[in-house]
Amino acid sequence: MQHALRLDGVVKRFGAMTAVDHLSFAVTPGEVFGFLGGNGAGKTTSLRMVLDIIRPDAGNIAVLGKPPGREASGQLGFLPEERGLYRSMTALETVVYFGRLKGMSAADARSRGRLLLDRFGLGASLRTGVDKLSKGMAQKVQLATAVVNAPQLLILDEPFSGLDPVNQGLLEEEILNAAKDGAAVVFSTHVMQHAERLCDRLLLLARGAKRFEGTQEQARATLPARLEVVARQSPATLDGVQSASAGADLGDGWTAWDVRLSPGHDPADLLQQCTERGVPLRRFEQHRPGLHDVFLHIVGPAGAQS
Ligand SMILES: Nc1ncnc2c1ncn2[C@@H]1O[C@H](COP(=O)(O)OP(=O)(O)OP(=O)(O)O)[C@@H](O)[C@H]1O
Repeated sequence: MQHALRLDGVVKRFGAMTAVDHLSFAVTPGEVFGFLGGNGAGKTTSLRMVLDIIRPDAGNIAVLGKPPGREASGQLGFLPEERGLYRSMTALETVVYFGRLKGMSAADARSRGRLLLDRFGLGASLRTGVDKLSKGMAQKVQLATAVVNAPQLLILDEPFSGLDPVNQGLLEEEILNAAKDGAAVVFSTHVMQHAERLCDRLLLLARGAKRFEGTQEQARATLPARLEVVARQSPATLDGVQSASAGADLGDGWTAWDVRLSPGHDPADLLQQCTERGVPLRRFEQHRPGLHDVFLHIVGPAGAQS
């Protein structure tokens, strides 16, 4: 399958600073791809190269099989990190204007614009000047401009910032709808909960370099497993246990243990050992790490800050 977006060994330097460091990844149609990293990790710089706003110093970028630039722009949708609209236009005029830029007919852009603004709860504000809209409303107009052409590749830079929870939910729905319709969606964020709910695959960037790429399950598997075990004896001597620290004394000889397995060891093997050795258990519960834990494990607090 042809990739909707492909970067190969992309480098971008600003003076002595390498903002993007030999970055390679590919996104397929229908996929929601999380582009994650802390402040200053290089997310915006990477996306700007994809959009041909700036040029890489080395490496290659293919956008819908073409070099970044005008050729692919009709099938591309983009929500930039810095929001900004022409303040003298109305909400609908704005969306129509962007649709026309993408090569749509005025009639198509208008009907699609109405539909989108209606869906975003702005049906009553079609003719309101953008300068009279609240920040969040203006942001939804901008989202409509990004998807007006039903793009095959939708790129959203920090799309959730500035939106209230209801509108964050609306945006999540829009992202999933676009992917269901076959678009590849790439969104950058440093908020892991959004990534957790949306991403088929994700990439973790730190100081311009890729630190991880894969599914959420693969990301979680980079962390050693952690379990809560209620037993009468310490699980520390079982194979694969890296540490077992005693928690609450639950009476009658039972103790809650916080158990960490050595990397690569599976909780199922530990459970089997307990059964084979006749170790009585009252609870055996795996702690499912969040992407936030994964992020800190792979990137570290220092990397997150850059
Ligand atoms: N035009 C520029 N000139 C010089 N340095 C730049 C320029 N643009 C970005 N940088 C630097 O490149 C690095 C990466 O910045 P970038 O904006 O890509 O990060 P980011 O991951 O999008 O961060 P954030 O989440 O804070 O927006 C930063 O150290 C930034 O200061």
